[in-house]
Amino acid sequence: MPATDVLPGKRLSLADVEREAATVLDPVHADFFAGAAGDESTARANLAAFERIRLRPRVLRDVSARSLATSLLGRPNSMPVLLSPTAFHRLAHPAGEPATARAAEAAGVTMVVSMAATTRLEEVAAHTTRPWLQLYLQPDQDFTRHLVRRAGRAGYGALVVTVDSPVFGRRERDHRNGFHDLPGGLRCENLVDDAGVLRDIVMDAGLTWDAVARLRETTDLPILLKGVLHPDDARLAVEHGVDGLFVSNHGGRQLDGAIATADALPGVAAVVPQGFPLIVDGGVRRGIDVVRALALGATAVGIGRPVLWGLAAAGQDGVREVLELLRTELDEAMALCGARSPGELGPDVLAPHLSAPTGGTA
Ligand SMILES: Cc1cc2nc3c(=O)[nH]c(=O)nc-3n(C[C@H](O)[C@H](O)[C@H](O)COP(=O)(O)O)c2cc1C
Ligand SMILES: CCCCCCC(=O)C(=O)O
Repeated sequence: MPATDVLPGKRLSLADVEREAATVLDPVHADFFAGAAGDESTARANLAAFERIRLRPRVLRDVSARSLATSLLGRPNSMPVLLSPTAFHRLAHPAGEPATARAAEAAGVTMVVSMAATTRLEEVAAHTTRPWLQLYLQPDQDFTRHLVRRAGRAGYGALVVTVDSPVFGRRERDHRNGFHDLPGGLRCENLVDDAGVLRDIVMDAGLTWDAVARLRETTDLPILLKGVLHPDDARLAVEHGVDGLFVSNHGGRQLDGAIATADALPGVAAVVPQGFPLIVDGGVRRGIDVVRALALGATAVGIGRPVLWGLAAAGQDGVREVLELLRTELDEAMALCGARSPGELGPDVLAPHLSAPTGGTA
């Protein structure tokens, strides 16, 4: 057996970090992070769908020199993994979003900052060179425009518009726990308007593609839509000049019963142009999940809950640890599949019945 640096008690996987986080988090907050909508069947399906995909590795391909480096919207990233937006990082750790941003920066990956961050977006951007900002488009279009302007001024590289939330998912754990408000001192800092008034984030059930068209006219920043699962919506997004998509079901927190993201990905990949940025999130927990996602047509994956586990367990170092665990696993998995770079992973490494995109209703 090769020598390892594995020490007793050392965290070896994201599951270990999850267990560690559970020992330090307030159980109500742990439920908010872990929870999903309804019976939480989609959250489970995300994990199961990745696990179901069998790989068919290639051999004797000289994989002695490997690189995980990739590019997202023209910016180099050290690996095809990014931090999906998650709310309330100061609930996981007092150092909050700035700690997450520093870990993302040290790891060389993009952080998508949630509109519901507990730190002002300008302060988060001071800690990372690759921030993107997630937005829920607000019925008050002036306020959305105000946030977009702030993002541009603060150096954000893209806007990630979440479109899977015409209403807020019903998360029963939070209802049972009576978790409706942030504890003292914490608030959604980006929702404080110029007059110093704290607004609510409104889930706007009235949104249509017109809102995407309007946003497109408002800003030169790249726009990605987050929460697209249907190939027809992917086609519409491309027609509306969108620059990329997150194939996402919000970690199962919105529509319980929604298709698992690994199952939705091939259908979306089949209808977007070659090279169109396609990020998949939901249930990515292992380096082999990244391999599976890339082989199914993703450009990169996003991780949500694992970042919060890392943050809760050990602040900035914990987030870094999550990213480095994934990096190590991905590097090994790529080598074992016979690939030297993310670009070499294609349908070829999937077991035959999964290699052809199904195309959904396309
Ligand atoms: C606690 C929590 C908060 C989240 N907050 C946001 C958010 O503010 N905006 C958003 O678009 N998605 C949000 N998401 C969804 C994530 O961006 C992502 O889609 C999901 O977590 C991916 O699944 P995973 O947790 O299995 O990796 C949140 C998810 C969790 C678990
Ligand atoms: C009213 C606060 C909205 C926070 C949204 C966070 C989120 O998307 C989640 O899944 O939770």
